[in-house]
Amino acid sequence: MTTTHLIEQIHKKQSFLCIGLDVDLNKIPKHLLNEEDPIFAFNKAIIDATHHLCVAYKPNTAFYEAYGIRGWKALEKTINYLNENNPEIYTIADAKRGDIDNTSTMYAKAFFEDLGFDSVTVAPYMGKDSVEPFLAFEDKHTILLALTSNQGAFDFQTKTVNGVELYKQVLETSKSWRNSENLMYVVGATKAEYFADIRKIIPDSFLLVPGVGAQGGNLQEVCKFGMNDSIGLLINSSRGIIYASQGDDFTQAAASKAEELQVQMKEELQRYSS
Ligand SMILES: O=C(O)c1cc(=O)[nH]c(=O)n1[C@@H]1O[C@H](COP(=O)(O)O)[C@@H](O)[C@H]1O
Repeated sequence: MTTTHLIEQIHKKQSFLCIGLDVDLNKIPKHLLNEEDPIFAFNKAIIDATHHLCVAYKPNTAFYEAYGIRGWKALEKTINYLNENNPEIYTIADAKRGDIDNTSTMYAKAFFEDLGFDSVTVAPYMGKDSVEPFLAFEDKHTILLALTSNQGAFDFQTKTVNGVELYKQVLETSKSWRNSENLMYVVGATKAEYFADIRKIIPDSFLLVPGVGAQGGNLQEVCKFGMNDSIGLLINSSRGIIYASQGDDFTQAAASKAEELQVQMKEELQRYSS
């Protein structure tokens, strides 16, 4: 999906919500465990109940890999279900990959060609030749980790090298990579005070912003400093939506949590368009 199409969907749905499909069999309603494929059954129910409120879904591959072959099959069924039934939805494989070039190419093929995701998250630590193989897929987006939501972000990302913070060097340097117009960046919602500086370096790029909900990030603060003329934000919540209830009402509870965020997003869109 192109960025133009994504922006159209944001305006149409008055939402820049991304729902994280981080499925943990210990947290889903017990009755689903009797299904042939409980992970897919859960995802299908969540997608059917929430797709009108969000523009993107982000399965984190860890939650599928943890269940071996049946997890990977459930991931494949989930992306196929989305692509067939909700082609207007933007899809993110949250896999945080990146390796030497020929290996990165195989990772890119796995998520873009075999599974058919619109984008994949990639770690920048191995540099240009580890990221460009993802960018070689010109009709896809590569979402580079810039400033992550966790405490460990301060271990390396905010450290200065030659007087400039490492995450700023990632942003600046990546702009010179081949097909860099297809880059998006991960910036944690818990780091709202950094968004103004980040926007000085990458004013136009889309940011994937996890960390509202369970991690305590603030949506309004992120919008204040992170929104640009094309909105430029995809704000993710996983646990806060999909585990809103573990009872029979789990789909209604998830939809109601998603709607709470969508209503706040609509207010922000109106505020910044006026
Ligand atoms: O790349 C990510 O999506 C990501 C980056 C980051 O800095 N922090 C972060 O929480 N994430 C992911 O975003 C999701 C957040 O989930 P919740 O905290 O449950 O909303 C998880 O899948 C994380 O792996």
